[in-house]
Amino acid sequence: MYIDIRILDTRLNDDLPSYATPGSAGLDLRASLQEPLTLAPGAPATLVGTGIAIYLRDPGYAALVLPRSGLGHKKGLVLGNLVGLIDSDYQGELMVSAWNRGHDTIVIEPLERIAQLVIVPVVQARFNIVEQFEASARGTGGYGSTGTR
Ligand SMILES: O=c1ccn([C@H]2C[C@H](O)[C@@H](COP(=O)(O)OP(=O)(O)OP(=O)(O)O)O2)c(=O)[nH]1
Ligand SMILES: [Mg+2]
Repeated sequence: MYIDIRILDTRLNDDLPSYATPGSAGLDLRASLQEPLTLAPGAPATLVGTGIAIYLRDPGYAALVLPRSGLGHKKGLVLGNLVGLIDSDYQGELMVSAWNRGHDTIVIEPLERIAQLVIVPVVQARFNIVEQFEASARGTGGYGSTGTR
């Protein structure tokens, strides 16, 4: 599929988000910074621009901003909102809430790939109000009701 994109940071003209391998699900997002950004451990998250804006247009799609597993697992660079949800009608700059959940200072360099964007299909539901649900195998069981083995 094709998505409209605006390049807000001209340094990204030849460096648009791309799939690293044919099977990649995520498009890496770069930090549109003018200078390195230092994130102290446990400090409140900092909003970092990505230098691009996308317009999905079709309400049957959304995009998710997710941590990169290497940075998240090894350095503790994750997202202040845990997961970012990009609505199909959002036209502003894609932002990354950068949060250092680790114990060491993290320095994000300009144009470093800090997070990834995954385009996903979405179903917009409507509600059908009922008094009782038709019985299901699970019923109201949850929170470990099926055991662990
Ligand atoms: O990590 C993120 C999360 C959100 N957004 C943008 C796109 C999204 O469509 C918009 C609104 O996000 P969301 O609906 O999650 O936030 P909200 O707090 O509900 O704001 P709003 O009232 O604007 O919907 O902010 C980002 O750029 N990055
Ligand atoms: Mg919202």
